[in-house]
Amino acid sequence: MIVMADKVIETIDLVAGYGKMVILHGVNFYVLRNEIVTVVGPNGSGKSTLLKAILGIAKVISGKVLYEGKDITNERLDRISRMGIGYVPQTDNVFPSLTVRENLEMGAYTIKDKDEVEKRMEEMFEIFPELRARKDQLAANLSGGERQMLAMARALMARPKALLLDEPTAALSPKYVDLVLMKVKEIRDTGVTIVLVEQNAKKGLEIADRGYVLVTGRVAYTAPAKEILSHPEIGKLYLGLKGAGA
Ligand SMILES: Nc1ncnc2c1ncn2[C@@H]1O[C@H](COP(=O)(O)OP(=O)(O)OP(=O)(O)O)[C@@H](O)[C@H]1O
Repeated sequence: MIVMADKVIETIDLVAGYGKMVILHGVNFYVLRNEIVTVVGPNGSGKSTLLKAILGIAKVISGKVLYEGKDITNERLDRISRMGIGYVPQTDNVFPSLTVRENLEMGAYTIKDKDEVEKRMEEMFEIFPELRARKDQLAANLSGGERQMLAMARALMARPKALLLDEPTAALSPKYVDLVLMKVKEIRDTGVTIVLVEQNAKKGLEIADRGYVLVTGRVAYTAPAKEILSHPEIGKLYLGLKGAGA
């Protein structure tokens, strides 16, 4: 049997922004099932807006967002998440006044079966043993890296097919940057399709299959991640990389 690589999420000529302000100027993007696709580019180039436009948070002015071939353009966030797209925003992604356990329960609030919630929580503790050790602590008392892991675990409690991550390594110490990105790979290995927005272009692309370089709301370059990393000009021009393969 030939298994065709199918597009889980696709944007076609996507023009999107906030109110009258246009941020994305015709973005064509896709992620195949079980890929990690990393979106990089300078500050303000529209990386977060691309995620938000997919999720119905930023306004799509023209063009389309497809999920498993269905048109979800400007659909409501809660509907989109029920369809199977999980999202971890850059900030405010956990409830600080709730414990780790309670945060995870919140991620599965649509599941009424308590045993099922426990089962999923156990799966999360297997991927994130760091959280098991802190399950009764308040999220407010976690380190930045642990908080990002909790945010990812919370999103995964809903068993999304695709997970959109907005700069999960921002403001983390180097040790946690590597750990969080390793977890992203592990999550993909459980069968989840990943779209990763990363400031840390080199590390973000190193775990990716393909990458997109967004510049002023347009796709400046897209290629297998390895090619972007070794491109003689792209890295230097847009990503703060020192030279080919740096
Ligand atoms: N809610 C909003 N309302 C109005 N403008 C916004 C909003 N969110 C972002 N913008 C603007 O959209 C542009 C693109 O922002 P976006 O966050 O998508 O970029 P980014 O590539 O993710 O950048 P960064 O790496 O700095 O997060 C910026 O000029 C920003 O000021």
